[in-house]
Amino acid sequence: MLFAVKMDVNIPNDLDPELRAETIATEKAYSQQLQRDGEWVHIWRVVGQYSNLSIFDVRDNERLHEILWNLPLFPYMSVEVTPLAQHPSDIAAG
Ligand SMILES: O=C(O)CC1=CCC(=O)O1
Repeated sequence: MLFAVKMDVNIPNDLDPELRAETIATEKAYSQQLQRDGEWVHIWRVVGQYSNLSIFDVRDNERLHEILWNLPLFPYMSVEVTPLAQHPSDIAAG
């Protein structure tokens, strides 16, 4: 199942700088492992925003929820999930 997910990050300015750096590094490792596993298919920076637009390919809604819930930055994010279906005009879909 394919989903587009927009993540808007809002880390409080008063968060301890070491915790901030550690959380961002853990987030990167977590994301890159899921990319290697094939579940996090794309991640794009949204120009001019501390946001990303990502594509996930996961077995079901519960798996996507688990992935998002466990994001190290989840407490500092707002997340918008859009389920995707094939478009009839997509030439790649045949
Ligand atoms: O910087 C972001 O957009 C938040 C984020 C998600 C995965 C990652 O590595 O950073």
